[in-house]
Amino acid sequence: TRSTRPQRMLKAVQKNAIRGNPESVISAIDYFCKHSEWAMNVGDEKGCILDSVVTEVDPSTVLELGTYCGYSTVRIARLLSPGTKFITVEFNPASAEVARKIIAYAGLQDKVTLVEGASGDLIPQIKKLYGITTFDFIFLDHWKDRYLPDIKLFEEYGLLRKGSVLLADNVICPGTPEYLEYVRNSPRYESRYYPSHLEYTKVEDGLEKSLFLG
Ligand SMILES: Cc1ncnc2c1ncn2[C@@H]1O[C@H](/C=C/CNC(=O)c2cc(-c3ccc(F)cc3)cc(O)c2O)C[C@H]1O
Ligand SMILES: [Mg+2]
Repeated sequence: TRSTRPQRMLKAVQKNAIRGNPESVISAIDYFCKHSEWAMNVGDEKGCILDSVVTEVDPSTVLELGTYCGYSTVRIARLLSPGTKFITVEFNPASAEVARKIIAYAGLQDKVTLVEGASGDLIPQIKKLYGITTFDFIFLDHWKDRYLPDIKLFEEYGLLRKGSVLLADNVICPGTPEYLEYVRNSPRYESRYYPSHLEYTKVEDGLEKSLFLG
């Protein structure tokens, strides 16, 4: 049967990247998406903003929602200090399988715990399952209508602390209007928009960074 786009992306990584070299894995995926097939990775332009926020926060605990093929997982994991706890959540088994291989190809498998499942099921169990009390940094890049319910779960289960940083992809395209309205109007967050473009295109998009105030 025909391969899937994630499988073709993995092949491109295995063909064009250097094993154990995260930068080459990132470049190979960006090249594939620019010259072969568009895919919904955060991409190089928004990826640089992601890099700068991760570097600024220098988190000890990280959560990513929506692993997909592991592109942003590799971008984040390559910047983390040793001993950082990094959990990424993906509910599509085929995507998770490709992501595991791409993360391993980059040599970052020991820095990442990839959990297969739906974020709404996992978030209430994170403390019990992974011994994490709060997250310093959260990257939201899963179904756009899940951003708001999941941030409310973070609050309900006490997974945020004063200073926790949430970074949300696609707040313009495809758009996450309810989430934006919430973080921009809630007195518990200080939000800032980072203008950019939809990955590999000239279409407007951007990232919203929200600081939890406690
Ligand atoms: C609730 C939940 N739990 C765990 N994993 C979840 C989940 N919801 C999605 N996921 C997983 O994340 C991935 C999905 C992410 C959703 N991202 C998107 O739908 C998405 C879509 C576009 C886009 C923009 C313009 C266009 F014309 C077309 C597409 C761009 C992006 O950067 C995106 O992240 C894969 C999925 O299995
Ligand atoms: Mg995205």
